[in-house]
Amino acid sequence: MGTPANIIVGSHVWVEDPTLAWIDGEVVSIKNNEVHVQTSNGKKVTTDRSKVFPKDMEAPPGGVDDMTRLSYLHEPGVLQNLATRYELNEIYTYTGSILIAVNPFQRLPHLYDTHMMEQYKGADFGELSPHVFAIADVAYREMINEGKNNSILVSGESGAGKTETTKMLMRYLAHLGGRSGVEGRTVEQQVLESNPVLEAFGNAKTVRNNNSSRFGKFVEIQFDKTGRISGAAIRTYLLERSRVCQINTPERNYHCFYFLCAAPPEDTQRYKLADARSFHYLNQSSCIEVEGINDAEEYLATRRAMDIVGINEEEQEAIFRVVAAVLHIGNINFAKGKEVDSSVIQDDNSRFHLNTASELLECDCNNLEKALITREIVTPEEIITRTLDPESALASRDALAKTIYSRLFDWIVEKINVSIGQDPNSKQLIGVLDIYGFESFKINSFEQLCINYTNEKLQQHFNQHVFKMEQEEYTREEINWSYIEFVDNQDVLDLIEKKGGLIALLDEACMFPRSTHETFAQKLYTTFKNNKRFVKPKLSRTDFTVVHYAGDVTYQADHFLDKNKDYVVAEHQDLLNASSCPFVASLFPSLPEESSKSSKFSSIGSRFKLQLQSLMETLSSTEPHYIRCVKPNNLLKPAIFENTNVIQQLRCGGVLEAIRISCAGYPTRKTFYEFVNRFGVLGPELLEGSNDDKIACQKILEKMKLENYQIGKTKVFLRAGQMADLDARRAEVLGKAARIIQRLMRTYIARKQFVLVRRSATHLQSFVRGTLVRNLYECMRREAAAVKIQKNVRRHKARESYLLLQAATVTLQTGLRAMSARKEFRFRKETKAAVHIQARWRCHRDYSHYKNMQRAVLTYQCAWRQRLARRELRNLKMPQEKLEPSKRPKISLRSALKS
Ligand SMILES: Nc1ncnc2c1ncn2[C@@H]1O[C@H](COP(=O)(O)OP(=O)(O)OP(=O)(O)O)[C@@H](O)[C@H]1O
Repeated sequence: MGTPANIIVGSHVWVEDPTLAWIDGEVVSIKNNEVHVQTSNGKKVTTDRSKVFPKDMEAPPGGVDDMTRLSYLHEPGVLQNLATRYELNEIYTYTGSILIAVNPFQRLPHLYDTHMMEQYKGADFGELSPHVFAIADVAYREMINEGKNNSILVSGESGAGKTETTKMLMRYLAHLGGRSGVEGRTVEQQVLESNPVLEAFGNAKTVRNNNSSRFGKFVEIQFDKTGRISGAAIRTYLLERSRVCQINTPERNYHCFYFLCAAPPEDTQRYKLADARSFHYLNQSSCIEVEGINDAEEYLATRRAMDIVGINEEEQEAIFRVVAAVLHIGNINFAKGKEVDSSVIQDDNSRFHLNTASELLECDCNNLEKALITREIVTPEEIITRTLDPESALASRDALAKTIYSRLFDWIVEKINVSIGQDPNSKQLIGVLDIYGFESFKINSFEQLCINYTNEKLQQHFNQHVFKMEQEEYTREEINWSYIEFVDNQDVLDLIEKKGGLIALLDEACMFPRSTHETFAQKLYTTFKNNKRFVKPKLSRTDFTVVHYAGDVTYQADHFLDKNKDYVVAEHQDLLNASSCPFVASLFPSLPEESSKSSKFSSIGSRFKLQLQSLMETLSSTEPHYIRCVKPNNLLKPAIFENTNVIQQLRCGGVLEAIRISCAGYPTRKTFYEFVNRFGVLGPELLEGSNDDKIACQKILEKMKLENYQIGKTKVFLRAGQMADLDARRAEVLGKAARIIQRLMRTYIARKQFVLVRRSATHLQSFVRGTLVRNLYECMRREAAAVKIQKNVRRHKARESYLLLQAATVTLQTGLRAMSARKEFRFRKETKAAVHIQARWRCHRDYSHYKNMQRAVLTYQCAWRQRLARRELRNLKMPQEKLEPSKRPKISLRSALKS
């Protein structure tokens, strides 16, 4: 894809990586054609120049809505854009008009609500973010405005989200073309409700998807003149019949079997059903329950949906009776019979299931048994009955189960179609195709060949459409496009479908009784030995490889013959046609006379080829829109984007082919404004004096001496590699400018740094000096203070010792003087004291004498006076004694003394 770009040392590029598919890095050296790249994960890679792709360093961080706007339209660019957007939960991206939908594996309800539908209603394509609604809206508008039929083709591998996308499309179309406020079963409701019914009978859990559609589907939604839905038709393709009888862990059989086993007891009892694990067709796999699917609830929901699509109660009853009968048939086992190559019903249990199956199918039990263990061979002379050995009887049993189930599925589809009804007056329709994507497994069988054949057909249609769209853009822009090459896959289609092709040879082998898969394979080897799309693998006798557009697929021819034969064993046909249940009988209508009693061969391959042809005719008459669903990982988990996985799907889905077609022409297209904006630096002088971007573009391109580019009406169209060329020159100019800016910047920074350092040094010096001087001054100050203190202390000490000495001297003098004074004073004092003592003693002696004299006088006076008193008393007493005693006055000595 693309031509080797102009890569120089320092270019940012993408190189291949075994784990990440692509990794970005920087070119460190280039020698001839060898490029050495330092990758972003630290590795050094050496690769060829042609395997290196330029990386757009100016890509928006959130990616671009439309990948045709990528400056470099190549595989790694596309991958990185999708991964970046997926990380931001932007699951939709355009590549031109193709929508790429990456499965989010998580519910994003805000993306699909009514508000969102309203926003997209009538909005211009590209105005809003990419969305399935935008695609449906474009289809609807084109249909209404231009009266064209439209189709939307949804493809992708199993689990990529096709069915979910289809449902969204149908919901949006029902929203646009629905009748508001209409009660009851409207056509759009029936169309929508057909999904759960078809899913119950045609979907199953597989390794790759818990709700995998095992059939292809094309829904035609018809609209009346006013744009309202007026009818619909559903066409289904190639239901996987083998699943009814054979499944492996961790897969499941069709959902309806499990739904029915989990039905309310009254229903299960009516159909004599037990736990799903007791049925051979279900218990071959250990997976019975699926996370997120409640079988009991789904049973009721399926019944409700059946009501809405118009399957009445009686028909529902019959449908589930047939489903239950298939389960019982699967439990019929056989043992060897008495005769050679014969078989009998193995045991009572098998007989119980045989009886129950015949009861449910309302057919004769003995005839059922006979149909399983015998075959009638019609010869011109007679009808010969042949017995079957147990192994053949089992094969017969499984063939019966598969036939019943596939007829039932077809009946349901037909019933839905009849019930919804077709509008004979409708001239406008939108078809939605939900079909299996390209498959390549370890073991690929007939189904994979049919699926891949379908994809080849669709791929051709897609390529032609993309090619047409490209041409239209060139025409619109009025540019010359005559030399664009277009890769066609017609040769693969010829190999498969042409007269004498794979399908024709298979039919031939099926019709020839002695053919085996080995003879069939040998026939293929000889017929296609020179076909470059056909390869015979070494050491293989039955495998063959087809070189498909999406890669080589090796098919194992082992079961091709059996799988291609689409006939109902005559005994089975007769048995069920004779059923007393009208529903069962209607599944096996009577065959025309000549084909009865013979197992007429009809080829599934050829029938499928015709179906496809009819589908392609329908699609060719419509305006197609493409949605490519991508499964980002095989873990079915959100937020995991596996590059290699996605690249493979983009390859298979033709997205890369579409890009390749683009690259074959002019992969890079930029509006004049964008171009001038990006490459104006290549000639700034050219932009002066003119405001016309177109002229500026022309001048720039001329200056750059590019060739083969085209200037359209609004855009510049560049050939692959030219963008990288221009970018490299732009990088050179920008590099030079960057170097000048860097130089000036470095000078400025260095100068600024120097001035800063110098100023800092001065500051530091002044600070240090100041500190030193301050320290010195402090020392001096302290020294002076010390001297002063010393002086004062010394003076203080000297004074103290002087005072002490002085005091001692005075004390000594005082003492001495006192001593001499005392000596002198003592002599005088002693004389004076003797006189004094003498005086005192004499005074005392005289005073004592006086006192004694005074006391003697008093004593004498007292004694005297007492004598006088007594005498007087005696004188007084004598007159009183003459008085009466009572009148006598009391006279004491005291009073006498007183008186
Ligand atoms: N837009 C979506 N939003 C949320 N989940 C989605 C979306 N698309 C797909 N899924 C999830 O992925 C699962 C698989 O999707 P879907 O059944 O549509 O795949 P498919 O391509 O139809 O597979 P198959 O071919 O096997 O039928 C869904 O069951 C759902 O869980």
